[in-house]
Amino acid sequence: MSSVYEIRNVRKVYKKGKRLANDDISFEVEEGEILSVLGPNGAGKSTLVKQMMAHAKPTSGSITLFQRDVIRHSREVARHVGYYAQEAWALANLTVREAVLYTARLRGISRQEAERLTGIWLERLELGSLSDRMIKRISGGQRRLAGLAAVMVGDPPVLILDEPTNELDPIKRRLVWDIVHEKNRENGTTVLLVTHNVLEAEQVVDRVAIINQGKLQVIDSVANLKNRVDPRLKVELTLETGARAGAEAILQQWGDVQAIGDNRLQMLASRTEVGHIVTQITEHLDELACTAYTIVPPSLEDVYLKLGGHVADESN
Ligand SMILES: Nc1ncnc2c1ncn2[C@@H]1O[C@H](COP(=O)(O)OP(=O)(O)OP(=O)(O)O)[C@@H](O)[C@H]1O
Repeated sequence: MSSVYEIRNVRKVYKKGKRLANDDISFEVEEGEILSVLGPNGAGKSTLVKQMMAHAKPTSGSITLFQRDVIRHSREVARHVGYYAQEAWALANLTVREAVLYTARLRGISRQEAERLTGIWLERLELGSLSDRMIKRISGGQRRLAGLAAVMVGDPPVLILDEPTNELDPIKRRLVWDIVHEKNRENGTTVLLVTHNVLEAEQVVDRVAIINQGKLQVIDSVANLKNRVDPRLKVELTLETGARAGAEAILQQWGDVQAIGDNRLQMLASRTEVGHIVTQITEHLDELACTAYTIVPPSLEDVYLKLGGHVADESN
């Protein structure tokens, strides 16, 4: 598999405040993958993607897109990469339709085709009834969807999406993930996704990079990261109020028990142990005062919390 982006020893020091936002970051984005960049607030994620878009210049190090330096070929970056930024949007004074249409034209698409594609994307993102409203006069979530329509129009081969589902309701979030997944699987679109929404991201991502305090902590496939953290399954039990201490004493006979809430306990078990533990639980439901139990595999959120999810130290 060939690389789309190559990031080499990138360091970014913001002159104002002398803040080291990225510290010697190196990795590659492979063609056709969905790579998620995770990390706490202030970790340096947006700074990194701004540099990948040539909107900010690395203090040292280099970034190439299709083997070309992004700073020297910034126009090509704008043409090949659909960038969805977190900040308020430069197209605020345009209507929703104009914003999508003009973006398509900027990508070199003919007038007639741009109009056709604009219609398709407005419908896909359920913006048809808002198409003649100015971007600055629609809701925050609607603005995000309009921004996504502009990013998607013309199917750029690379997408960089910085928190694409912020402010969206659950149904719209689902719609956005479905579109990202579809573009990746059907068109082979390469996607770099910055998000805090770890549980939702897990549905679509192939690899994960965790950044904290400007440093790349780890980059690997979701499966490898889960194995690295703790491959055991969790058996989570919900108990009647006040039953936790009694249940804990019983469960300790069969393995390690941890409290995860006032009336909730969990046991960690290997795939070979879990059958025995579940059999014991089902045979002792009344004694345990257990109202429900589930078996939960390790999640990307577990990985994130273990490997990088702590709060960035702002004192550096
Ligand atoms: N324009 C700027 N000038 C000075 N410092 C900045 C600037 N932009 C970001 N920073 C600082 O650089 C560090 C990294 O910020 P960045 O926005 O890249 O983090 P992030 O991981 O995207 O955070 P969030 O998840 O909150 O969006 C932070 O300490 C931030 O305060």
